[in-house]
Amino acid sequence: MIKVCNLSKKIGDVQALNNLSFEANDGQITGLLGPNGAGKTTCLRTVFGLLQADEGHAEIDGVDVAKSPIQAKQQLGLFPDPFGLYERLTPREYISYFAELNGLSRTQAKDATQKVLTELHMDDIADRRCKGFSQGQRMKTALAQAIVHQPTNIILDEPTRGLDVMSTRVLRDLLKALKKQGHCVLFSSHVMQEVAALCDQVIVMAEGKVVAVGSPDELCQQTGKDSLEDAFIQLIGTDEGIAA
Ligand SMILES: Nc1ncnc2c1ncn2[C@@H]1O[C@H](COP(=O)(O)OP(=O)(O)OP(=O)(O)O)[C@@H](O)[C@H]1O
Repeated sequence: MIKVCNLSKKIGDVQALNNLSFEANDGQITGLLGPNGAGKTTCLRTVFGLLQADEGHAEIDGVDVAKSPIQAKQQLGLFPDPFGLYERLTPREYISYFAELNGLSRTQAKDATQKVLTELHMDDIADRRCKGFSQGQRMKTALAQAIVHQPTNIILDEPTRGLDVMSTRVLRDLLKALKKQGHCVLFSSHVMQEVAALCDQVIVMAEGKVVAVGSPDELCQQTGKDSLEDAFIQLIGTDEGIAA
């Protein structure tokens, strides 16, 4: 479970987060939906401990990220930018390297890597260097790295950005599988279709604040609109920075 409590963060002159609070539960996919500049990336970076909040705090399974970062991050996987893989490594090498960084012994890392390679149907590419990989192959490698140590919680910042339709579908299926296994999945997006298709709970953000919370259907009901896109525009008051 990921809990964000009254987070505020000023970057330069911009109030990127403004008293932001929400919870993302286990066994659910939670979407952070907001226009460009709403504060989604700043929020996720703060939850991961890469940025320090001015006020408020974030908890992973009840552990304060700022106070006990190592303990908190043991139960957290971060889906990195799939375009920044170490190209000289094979997926097997890359994934087991991160497994060891996350505290697994060499033998545990080797076994955990084989397990995740099988789960994500990557055995055919497991021992090829990442250089030259397709977007989908990169994305699977990046996701495998994020989940190899079996964290309860997984954070993804705009995971489908730059992916083609097939890779997007693969990623969606993977996220649904993680949810089914009881993981807490939190991702940011400004792609309406993706959020409507995947999320149990949507946190609508604008200007660093929560504007509304609910399932896609509940947000439609709250606003009296037929589609999430119309509901969102009503809540935000503009359609700037939103992708259908
Ligand atoms: N390093 C930085 N320097 C200056 N301003 C920043 C920096 N990082 C974030 N900001 C500002 O903080 C606000 C929130 O940015 P953030 O990247 O969190 O938004 P976002 O919701 O992820 O946007 P997008 O959908 O465009 O990626 C924006 O106004 C942004 O310009």
